[in-house]
Amino acid sequence: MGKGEQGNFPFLIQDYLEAILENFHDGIYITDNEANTVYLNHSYELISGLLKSEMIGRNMKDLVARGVISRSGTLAVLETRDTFTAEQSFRTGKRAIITSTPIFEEGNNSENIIMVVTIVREITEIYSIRRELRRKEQLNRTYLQEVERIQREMTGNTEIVAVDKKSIGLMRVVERVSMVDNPILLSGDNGVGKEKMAEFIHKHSERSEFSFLRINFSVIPEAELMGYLFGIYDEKSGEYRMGMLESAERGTIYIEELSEIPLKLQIVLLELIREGACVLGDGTVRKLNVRVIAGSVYSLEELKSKSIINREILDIFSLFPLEVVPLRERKEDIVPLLDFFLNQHNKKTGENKKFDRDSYKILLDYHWPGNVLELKNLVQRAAIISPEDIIGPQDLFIEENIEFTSKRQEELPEKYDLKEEIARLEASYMEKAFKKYRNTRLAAESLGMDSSTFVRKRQKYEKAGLMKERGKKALK
Ligand SMILES: Nc1ncnc2c1ncn2[C@@H]1O[C@H](COP(=O)(O)OP(=O)(O)OP(=O)(O)O)[C@@H](O)[C@H]1O
Repeated sequence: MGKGEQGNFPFLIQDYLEAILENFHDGIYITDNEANTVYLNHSYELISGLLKSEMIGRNMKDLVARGVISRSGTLAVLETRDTFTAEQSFRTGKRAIITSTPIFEEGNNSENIIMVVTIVREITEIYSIRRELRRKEQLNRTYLQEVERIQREMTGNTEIVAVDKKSIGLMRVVERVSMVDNPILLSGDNGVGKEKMAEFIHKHSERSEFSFLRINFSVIPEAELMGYLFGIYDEKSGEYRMGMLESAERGTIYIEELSEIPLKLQIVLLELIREGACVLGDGTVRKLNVRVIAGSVYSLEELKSKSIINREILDIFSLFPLEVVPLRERKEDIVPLLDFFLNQHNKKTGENKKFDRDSYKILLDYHWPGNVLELKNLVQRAAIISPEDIIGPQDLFIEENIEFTSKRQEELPEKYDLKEEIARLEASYMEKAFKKYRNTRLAAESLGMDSSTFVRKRQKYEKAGLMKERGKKALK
């Protein structure tokens, strides 16, 4: 619109052009045909963090060389003489789509560029929406997996066996603490059932519809810890990997061993439990609604005396410290647990295996250093190995265990070759497995070994006199 076409307006638009540009929501950046900055508006200042006063007159080549601007649309236009569009990020952390356009000298078919105008449209918000969308998609996937897990569990038996007086007493307390939302410490030896209790508490709490997730700090490398817990955004792939704590939102996290929480995370955990929020390294605050249950092989008193865990954390856990006692101290659980795991096996395989009287007796007398976990493994192994429906002492492989573990408990002799004892035990398991299956692959499989390891070890044990020589034929 030329000056003459102004119509009835009482002013000339051209006189107010700068005010109009200043009020544009998009950033505007104009250079002359040699890339010297001649104008930038207020929006550009806000998006880029660069001030008009320091930019006017400065040359784009110089700005790029000094790293003030990462990528110049202006220079691209001056080189190609064509419009240029690209995504750009600024030191303010904002992102934008920039479109640089050459303006040619007035007059027919002029090829002289007189200026380059760059329009900067901020997309930080779109970017964060895109990020949020990815996060939500990931969350959905996690929920789906959790639903599948629950469905899987519902088809198997996930209940807890508690027949001994000590177990019943513990279960009474556990049922009550399920209803409150406090942090809980479960102490007890390896394999006693701490995690099982934690899961029970979760399933019987108001959080049961959400996830129950376990964290084992000893297996997460320190450098990956924050990303693992709070999520990580991979700039390169544009993928967002959700943090474990986000995945447990509204659910429960179970810390497998409280004494293994790295020092630098203890304050974060404290904030999480106390405030339901954590301040991350970059200053951002994450609100998180999770219940924390922790397991430990140490009692609360032992943890306190060790001084490796922040005292305030221990004070919080000291409201509900629960002890899961070793299996040998709740003998009346042993037979029900044996039956429970054997039933699970029978349901799965359609078999009808049963322990005979002698087996029950041996297993009742055994002192179960590996607790319920050891019992569960033993049942599974015996059920697979026994050729008949009745499982007898010969299928238990426990004499060696008793011999081995009772030796362990005695005063150690001056010279005690632990390696040899372990080799002897392994050789005897392998021998029995082979006797049953008469097939290296099946025997190896039943012991959780691969065939080549089985063969290699058998040759070694035969040489060492720990296994009977079978000759080459049998080794096939
Ligand atoms: N009372 C129980 N009834 C049924 N199954 C149980 C019971 N206690 C433990 N189990 C089962 O025994 C196995 C070991 O239990 P769990 O993993 O809970 O022990 P843990 O004390 O957490 O062990 P760790 O300290 O080694 O992590 C699991 O498969 C669990 O499901």
